[in-house]
Amino acid sequence: MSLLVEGLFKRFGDVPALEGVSLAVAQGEFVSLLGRSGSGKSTILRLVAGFEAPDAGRIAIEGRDMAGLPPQARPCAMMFQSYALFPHLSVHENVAYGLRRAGQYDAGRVEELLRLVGMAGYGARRPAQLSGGQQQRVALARALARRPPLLLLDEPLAALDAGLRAATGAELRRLQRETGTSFVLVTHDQAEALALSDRIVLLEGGRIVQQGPPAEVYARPATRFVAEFLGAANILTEGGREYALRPEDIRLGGELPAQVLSRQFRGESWMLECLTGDGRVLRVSTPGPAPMEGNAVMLGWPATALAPLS
Ligand SMILES: Nc1ncnc2c1ncn2[C@@H]1O[C@H](COP(=O)(O)OP(=O)(O)OP(=O)(O)O)[C@@H](O)[C@H]1O
Repeated sequence: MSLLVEGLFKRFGDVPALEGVSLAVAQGEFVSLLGRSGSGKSTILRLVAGFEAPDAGRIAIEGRDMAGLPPQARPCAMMFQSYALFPHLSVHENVAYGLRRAGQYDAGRVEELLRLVGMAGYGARRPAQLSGGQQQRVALARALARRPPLLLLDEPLAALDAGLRAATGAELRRLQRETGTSFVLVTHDQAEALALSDRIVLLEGGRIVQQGPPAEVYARPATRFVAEFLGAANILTEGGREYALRPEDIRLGGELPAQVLSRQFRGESWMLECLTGDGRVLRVSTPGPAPMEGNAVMLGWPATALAPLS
């Protein structure tokens, strides 16, 4: 096991940031911590990295208890949202920094890392001469330099625009596979977490509300919070129970009459808001052609599309 976290509690003054978080990350696994702002994601990373001490609980990396160990003594690296490259050092020297400090400098290793992140040939540049995405990749090379078995990434893609985010995300995933490093990535972007991770961990108010492989959690959200957070789920109440129903699981051409209230073009699909005959508003995703606002439609869904919520 690369990382084992048990019963982690942390307060900041009156604010409970973590209220009993337990989590395991296998070797070579890519896990995303997902949740709203303030749910405790970054606090978990900071405790694992050793920048703060937990009030209670245990953290072990590769089977070793981390209690009392300073950040530099822990077998993990952390990559922050602001990639914080040294502005006065070249790209090569930025990547070499940790290796030099550890007395492990090797120019060939630095060049290999720059190749790995697609930055071969940029070694002599200063950070200011790079785009945001390129700086990001240099920061990643720097974090991987000492071959940490565990890499902690706090919103590493947040500063990038949509196109670059997707491309860099795919690169992260490739790098993670190639190096066999365990990744724990913090994000509040559900699409990113679903696309990149082996497993997602959903946090709400300092507690884990659900975890599992992305497709499983998406298809079977345990709570209303998870259903709404992972996509624009409809919540239906039938026979006193609540169910989540994904917009893409509703088809046009069923038995329930409805009227289109609004439609939005999403590129690969349309999102409709429909008012049903029994007074519910349902979100419906359709590849198109989409009916016009005001049109009458018939809606339907298979019974298996209803995911019961607890
Ligand atoms: N150093 C601190 N001092 C006081 N309160 C803090 C401190 N760090 C975090 N908190 C509080 O602890 C809670 C969890 O914060 P945390 O940064 O872990 O959330 P997060 O899920 O990472 O949010 P974000 O997505 O905004 O980074 C929040 O209520 C936050 O205000």
